Amino acid sequence: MALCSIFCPLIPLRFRSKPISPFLSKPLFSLSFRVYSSQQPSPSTKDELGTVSIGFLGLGIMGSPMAQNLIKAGCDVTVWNRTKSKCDPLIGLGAKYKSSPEEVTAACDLTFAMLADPESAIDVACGKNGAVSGISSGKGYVDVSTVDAASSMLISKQIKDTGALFLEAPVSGSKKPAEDGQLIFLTAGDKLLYEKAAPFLDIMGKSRFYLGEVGNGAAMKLVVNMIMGSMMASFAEGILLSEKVGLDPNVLVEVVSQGAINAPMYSLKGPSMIKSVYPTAFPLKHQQKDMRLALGLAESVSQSTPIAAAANELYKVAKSYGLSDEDFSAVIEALKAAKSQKA
Ligand SMILES: NC(=O)C1=CN([C@@H]2O[C@H](COP(=O)(O)OP(=O)(O)OC[C@H]3O[C@@H](n4cnc5c(N)ncnc54)[C@H](OP(=O)(O)O)[C@@H]3O)[C@@H](O)[C@H]2O)C=CC1
Ligand SMILES: O=CCCC(=O)O
Repeated sequence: MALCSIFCPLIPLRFRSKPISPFLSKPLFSLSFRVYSSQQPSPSTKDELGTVSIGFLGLGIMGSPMAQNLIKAGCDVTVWNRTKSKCDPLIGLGAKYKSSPEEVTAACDLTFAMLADPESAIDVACGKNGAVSGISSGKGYVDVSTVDAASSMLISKQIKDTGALFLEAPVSGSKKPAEDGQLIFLTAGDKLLYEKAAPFLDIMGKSRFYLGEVGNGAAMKLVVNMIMGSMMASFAEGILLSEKVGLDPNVLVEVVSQGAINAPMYSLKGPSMIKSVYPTAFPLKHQQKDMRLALGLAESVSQSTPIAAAANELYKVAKSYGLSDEDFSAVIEALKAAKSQKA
């Protein structure tokens, strides 16, 4: 089935409003050159969506709800995950299963990949029985993992050498936005694939940006997460300092929520951080990976990033305390440990 029968018309240089009908949506304001953004929903009917076969590789915290939303929207979804048991709930919802990335891309028109890090994204795409082995001209590969630009370019080259199209599309937004179909896609690569994938991105997300050449989406994602990681480390310091000087940290969270530095992250994570519980939405190991990759990006252009470098050290300490799989807000434990060591 040709994908082009279902893609939505995109309006260059515009931010489209949340539409009643996507074909009728009005441009709100211009964004900078080469940047596109739109909001859902897609123009396609459930029947049209089901005519494109979709592959999904990687069913972790993010991949599972993303694939689930595609299935619930009526898409024909085939899944694969290294640990097969994570496929079972999706198979229960109607997904098909293949036993390797190669088989998925061979069977599907369009394949999404949501892997942990550069190593796994490269291995699943380019390794033995990887996606590259099964993909071919007329198909598309959309990597939504958070990786560095060089890894994304490597995957892109191997995919495109087969004649298939490639799009990088890392996401902003965590577990809950993934469940709610409210992710923000930061895409770059083949514009035609961006257009073809748009109806599916719009099922999983609330907005999408097209940023041009492969590497730009990865870079944007790393800059965003570098800021987020530094914000969280600073917030952790503030919570502990407020406690140490005899303030109620819950009041601090409330004060912050009413002022100019308000961020949903603080209100969401603050109360549990004060209780020293860290239910995992974004694993700390992935936040440290993103700090590391962002610092590499900064170094590649000789940009000074001392705040991020200091925050990265805290995430490394937290990892060394066995907190890799806790939520990244557990970085506060690294500061507590430092405090108790000195005491
Ligand atoms: N959680 C979040 O809030 C967000 C995460 N991200 C990014 O999305 C990506 C996925 O994150 P998330 O879902 O949280 O991570 P998880 O750790 O929950 O899932 C990672 C996925 O990668 C797979 N994987 C890991 N290593 C390998 C390997 N060597 N070969 C094959 N598959 C492998 C895992 O398979 P298995 O099940 O077998 O372990 C799993 O499917 C990361 O790049 C992360 O930085 C982006 C936005 C938000
Ligand atoms: O990469 C993870 C991002 C988490 C978020 O945007 O809330």
